Amino acid sequence: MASEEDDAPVWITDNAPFVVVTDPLDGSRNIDASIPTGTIFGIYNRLTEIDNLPTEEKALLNSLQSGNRLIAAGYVLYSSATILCTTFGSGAHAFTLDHPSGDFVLTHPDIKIPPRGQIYSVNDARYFDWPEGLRRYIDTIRQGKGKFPKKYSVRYICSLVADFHRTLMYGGVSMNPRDHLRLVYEANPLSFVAEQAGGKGSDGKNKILSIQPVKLHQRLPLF
Ligand SMILES: O=P(O)(O)OC[C@H]1O[C@](O)(COP(=O)(O)O)[C@@H](O)[C@@H]1O
Repeated sequence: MASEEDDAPVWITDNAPFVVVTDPLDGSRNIDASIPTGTIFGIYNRLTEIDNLPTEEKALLNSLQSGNRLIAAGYVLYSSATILCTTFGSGAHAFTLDHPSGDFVLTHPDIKIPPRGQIYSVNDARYFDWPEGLRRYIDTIRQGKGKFPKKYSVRYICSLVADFHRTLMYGGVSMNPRDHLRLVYEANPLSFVAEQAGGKGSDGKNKILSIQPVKLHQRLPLF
């Protein structure tokens, strides 16, 4: 298991079938203001072909699998409702916590991102750090001068799971164009969910799920 909060992965036990990568509490800087936070996770099969390597080495290599090999991924959003959204590779499905029973009830089966949204989500304060093409794109959609003739609105909570979940529900585009979010713990699991809901995950140039991680805490732009 590898956690965004730890420097190195932990080898829990031999012969367990799965590898878990997780950002246990994203958006934690928002907690004192009661802004939504989330947990992100991805699950891989253990690479049995490297079982004979030293523990540290096999723990690392198991955690550095590319997103294409994810067998499951998802997130939990802690907000006005507690939502667990998952994919096992056949659609994305969300469950809502029913507090009295403690059950997660299937409330959003087979989520499909609306093909057209009217929202873009980005930290606008960094506008002048963006590449020229991105500035032009955002300027175009917020003036309603793109293919879609309506003006886009901006929504940015600065809590990745919340911004992602809103994009899944309402459509549009959510992004962090700076090298900030983690490939292993954030970009890969969320891209797997996005793709299963009919969306895409990109670093601006490459498909996220095709990128081979080289470092556990590798950061990159995420669209
Ligand atoms: O400052 P920026 O570029 O808007 O980044 C905000 C993003 O960083 C995060 O806070 C994660 O950053 P940390 O992993 O450092 O907590 C996300 O929840 C949020 O989407």
